Amino acid sequence: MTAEYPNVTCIILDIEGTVCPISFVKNQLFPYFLQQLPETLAGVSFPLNSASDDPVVKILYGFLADVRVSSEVLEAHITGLVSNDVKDATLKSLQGYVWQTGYDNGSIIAPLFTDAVHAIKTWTADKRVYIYSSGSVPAQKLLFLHVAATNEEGQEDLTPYLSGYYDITTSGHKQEKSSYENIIKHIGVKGSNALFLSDNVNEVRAAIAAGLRASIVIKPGNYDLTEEEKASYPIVRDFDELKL
Ligand SMILES: CSCCC(=O)C(=O)COP(=O)(O)O
Ligand SMILES: [Mg+2]
Repeated sequence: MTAEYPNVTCIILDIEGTVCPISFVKNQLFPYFLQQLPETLAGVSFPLNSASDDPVVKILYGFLADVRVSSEVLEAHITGLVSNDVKDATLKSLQGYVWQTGYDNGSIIAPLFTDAVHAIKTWTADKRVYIYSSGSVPAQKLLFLHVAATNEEGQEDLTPYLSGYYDITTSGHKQEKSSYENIIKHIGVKGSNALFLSDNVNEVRAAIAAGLRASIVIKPGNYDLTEEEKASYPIVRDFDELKL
């Protein structure tokens, strides 16, 4: 099925597997976080002080009491969450905090798909583009602030093109219909005028159930879809194919 969306006024984009390769997240972002984790926890005293102003302590308080008893127990818990790609709000907040240093010192630059960068710039001439990712809103902003330039050395800032950011704390988990209802209500748009793009079929299904238009994005390195899934939903391989 090709994808034509003449009435769409806003586009809501997933990140991993949609605007950037899964390998960037799995082979760069997550390893950077795990590498910095022991040092991040080493700066914290256990038991945690609930009155602390330390930004790391404030985030760590989001974990359940039985895993924040010591640096060792907490590190093992967090490592397990990352290994299993658990979309845990406290983990996502901590990852955003740790990635900030990597983006600031140039260790991390986000390699967005060239067609995604082009599309975001083109669409925003007359439409609004939003992000909805399991990564925290601060982590999303960092990523779009530090995008690898597509036709020259260095990096560029795509945040001026984006109208808003949503994550699991603002809107709910990505496989739930209610999350998409929350987002379109917040944007102030009818579902039929909003297009959600994601590599994850369960997210696309939830968005359609909420009344949005939605397409599955197929990019190199994404997880395979079944033939039935490919036949059941609109597919986008190149953002320039989309008729908006
Ligand atoms: C700033 S996104 C970092 C990647 C991440 O943590 C993640 O969970 C990606 O999930 P998505 O919903 O974008 O597939
Ligand atoms: Mg994704």
